[in-house]
Amino acid sequence: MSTTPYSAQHISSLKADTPSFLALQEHYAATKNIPLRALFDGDPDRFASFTVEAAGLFLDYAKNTLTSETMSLLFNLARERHVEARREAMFVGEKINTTEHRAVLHTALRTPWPPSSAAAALVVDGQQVNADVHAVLEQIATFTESVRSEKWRGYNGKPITDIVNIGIGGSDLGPKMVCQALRPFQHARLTMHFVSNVDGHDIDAVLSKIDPATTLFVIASKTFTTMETMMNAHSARQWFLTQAETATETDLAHHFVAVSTNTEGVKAFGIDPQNMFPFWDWVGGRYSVWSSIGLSVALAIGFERFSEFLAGAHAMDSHFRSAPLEQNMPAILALVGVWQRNFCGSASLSIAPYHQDLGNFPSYLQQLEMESNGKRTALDGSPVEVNTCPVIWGNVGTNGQHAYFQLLHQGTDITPVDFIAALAPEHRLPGHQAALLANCFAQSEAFMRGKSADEVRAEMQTKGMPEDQITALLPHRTFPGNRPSNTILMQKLTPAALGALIALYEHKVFVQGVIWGINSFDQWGVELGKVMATHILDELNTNATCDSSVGKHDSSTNGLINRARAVLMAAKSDAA
Ligand SMILES: O=P(O)(O)OC[C@H]1O[C@H](O)[C@H](O)[C@@H](O)[C@@H]1O
Repeated sequence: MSTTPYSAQHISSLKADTPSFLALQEHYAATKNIPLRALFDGDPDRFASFTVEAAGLFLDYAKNTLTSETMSLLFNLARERHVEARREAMFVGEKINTTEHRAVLHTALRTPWPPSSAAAALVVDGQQVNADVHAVLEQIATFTESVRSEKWRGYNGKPITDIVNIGIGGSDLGPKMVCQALRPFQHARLTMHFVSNVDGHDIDAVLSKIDPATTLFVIASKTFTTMETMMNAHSARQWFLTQAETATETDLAHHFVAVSTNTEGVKAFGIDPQNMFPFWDWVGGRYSVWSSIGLSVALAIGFERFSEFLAGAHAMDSHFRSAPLEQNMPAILALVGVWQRNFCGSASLSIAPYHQDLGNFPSYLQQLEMESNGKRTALDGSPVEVNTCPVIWGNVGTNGQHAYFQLLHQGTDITPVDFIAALAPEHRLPGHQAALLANCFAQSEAFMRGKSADEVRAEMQTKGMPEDQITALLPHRTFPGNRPSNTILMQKLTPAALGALIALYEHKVFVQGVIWGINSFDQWGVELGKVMATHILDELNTNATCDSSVGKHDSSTNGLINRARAVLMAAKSDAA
């Protein structure tokens, strides 16, 4: 086992008394009153100094309250936390996910085949990683091509028209977000549906609009044990057998395929392993859209486009792995985030894609960032001593402007924003794109500049407003400004650009996890509620009298269970 300073067992939390942290704190205290406007006024080259380009993406981080000294102190911090060594440890397949004893190799899912040299080929625990990845990609290519070309047909000979991806968490958010984002590239005959929630209303809404004879269900679950997915998959199976005229159990093979690491589970469900697309335990759920979990994406956009998506991510991987920190886009995005979170005190980060097709990107990032870095224990088991992941939230622009941007402009918290936009649209409607981009750029400028009391007063005076009204309205119409943002631009939202964008955030999350000293690749925090739900489910389903069967909870949980059980039991006896 490695005993280098970056081996996980020796990694404690980032501490507030380390020299680089103290230097940044002092720097913050000395510079916090310098307005962003002044930083721009004092440096005509600010845009050139605080922008970086990589893998077809352009990042402008000039509208953050930072200077080149801030960045240099942040790079010191990154080096003190061994970001470069840890980065290499991830790429070469060291078991950096120490609590689950696993390597973290989503980057291998997008490595071009064949590897550039024998030395570049990855072997982990005896597994030829690149060769296995390639074999599954071939399987995906063959299958998706046969569905798209109508070779693969339903049990009574009709071509597939609807794909229903049943999965949750990483087995849903990735494929759903990517299919929506790449909507213009989608096969005209295929309609994509996503079912995730254990709430029956979710699957009910989808089943009510599809024909079993022309539907393909993709059951996507890394573990093939997740309660929501298993329940939805069984309901879909039952629905198929009752709704598809003349269909028998053997016909299920035309309509159900599985994506999983659990062959036994897939077999037990009744899916032939021939119709299973495997992946491996070194792919984390929230990093899995590049694996066979992306099957729905490949069905929608075709294997060639799916390969472009992988290639875009690989371009970002190559940049991240080799560029010095000072020119490294994911490292910079991460460090700006650390500055906002740990020094400027921001508790949340708002994601504002100015692209309708990126509507699911904020929810995708919620899992990627918050499930990865929402942790309070360092790799060595000690408590984390600084704040970790901020709350991630957001919605598409311009819609957000007419809802919560009020708070972003004038609320009591300062919330940084990541603006994301494509310069050229896929549509040909005149006027819309310029209007969209104008709003995007105006918002970041408004956050940065604000509007001073003097400017507001002068404007109202020009309009001839009486002095007493001006005095009354002045504080309400003043904008403090000094509100930070990043802007990420791409030429067009192509498969490659989207691949690079997702990989950018994956590596940002990685760098932040390394700096904070946490394991970004486990998720123990989701276990407790899951286990408790299985106990309560048993209690809701029993006939025993309320008080005796559900007496082990607090009075609130007990009361809620009793109220629900009365309704569930009544519904059961009505149905009997
Ligand atoms: O793919 P599955 O095994 O069904 O897991 C689905 C999801 O459920 C879990 O609760 C994890 O928190 C997620 O990281 C995972 O993506």
